Amino acid sequence: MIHLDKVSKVFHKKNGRVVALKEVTLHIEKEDIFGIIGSSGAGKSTLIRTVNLLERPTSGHIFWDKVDLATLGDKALIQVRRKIGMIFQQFNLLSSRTVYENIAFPLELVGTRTEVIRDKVERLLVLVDLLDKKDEYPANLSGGQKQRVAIGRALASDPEILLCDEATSALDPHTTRSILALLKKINRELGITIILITHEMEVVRAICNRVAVIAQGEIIEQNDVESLFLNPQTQVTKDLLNPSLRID
Ligand SMILES: Nc1ncnc2c1ncn2[C@@H]1O[C@H](COP(=O)(O)OP(=O)(O)OP(=O)(O)O)[C@@H](O)[C@H]1O
Repeated sequence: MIHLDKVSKVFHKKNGRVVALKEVTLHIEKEDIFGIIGSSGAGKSTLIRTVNLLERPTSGHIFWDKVDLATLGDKALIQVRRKIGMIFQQFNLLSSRTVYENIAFPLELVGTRTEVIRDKVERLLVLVDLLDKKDEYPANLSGGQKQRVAIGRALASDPEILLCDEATSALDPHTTRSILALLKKINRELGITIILITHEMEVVRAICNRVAVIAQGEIIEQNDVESLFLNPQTQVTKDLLNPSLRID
């Protein structure tokens, strides 16, 4: 479905250049829950942002069902982006809008009729289990509830792919479990392909079927999740599997 072919990204800074991605090649099948794991600075955010071209690669290609996204004009790219939802660690909700209004926002932007918006938002509120909070403002919600709003808003455009940028990293373990369960339900019931980045193996173990390990901008290992856990090939992966807070 999504194929990244030798994607590289170089940032130019005043004091030099940073190679954030080095010839990353990945293949993500429809309805995968594909995890990309790595430690801080490994290139995870840059990588996930190239999938919808929020970050343009310096070289390489991103294919969606054989269409090279980098060759699309602005109009076609907007259409493609509507099919790729995204959620973030910090939720990125609109603070002056209620839960209902946040979820309705992408539909309003494209001029959807009010009755259609009402039906759809009500359905999404049920899906993300927030019907009783629909008139609350984000400031009055817990982190988990905020992420549910963000998921509802991302689903409003009927995406085929959902990108999750450290979506549970700001949440406690119990809330993390409930958000991961919701993502799994969305994948199973709506057939949405999920690409998630994380620095936590437990997140990968909980919901992913495939995983790629990134270190210093390079994919150093990729496999189905069970095989990776049973037979890690690199020291980086072993360290991610056995995190230790010991200070020598
Ligand atoms: N806009 C930018 N300009 C310059 N350098 C950047 C930019 N964005 C990222 N980088 C650099 O690219 C490298 C990869 O960063 P990236 O944010 O993709 O890593 P990450 O794995 O998501 O890290 P973290 O988990 O800490 O968010 C880092 O060295 C970072 O400093």
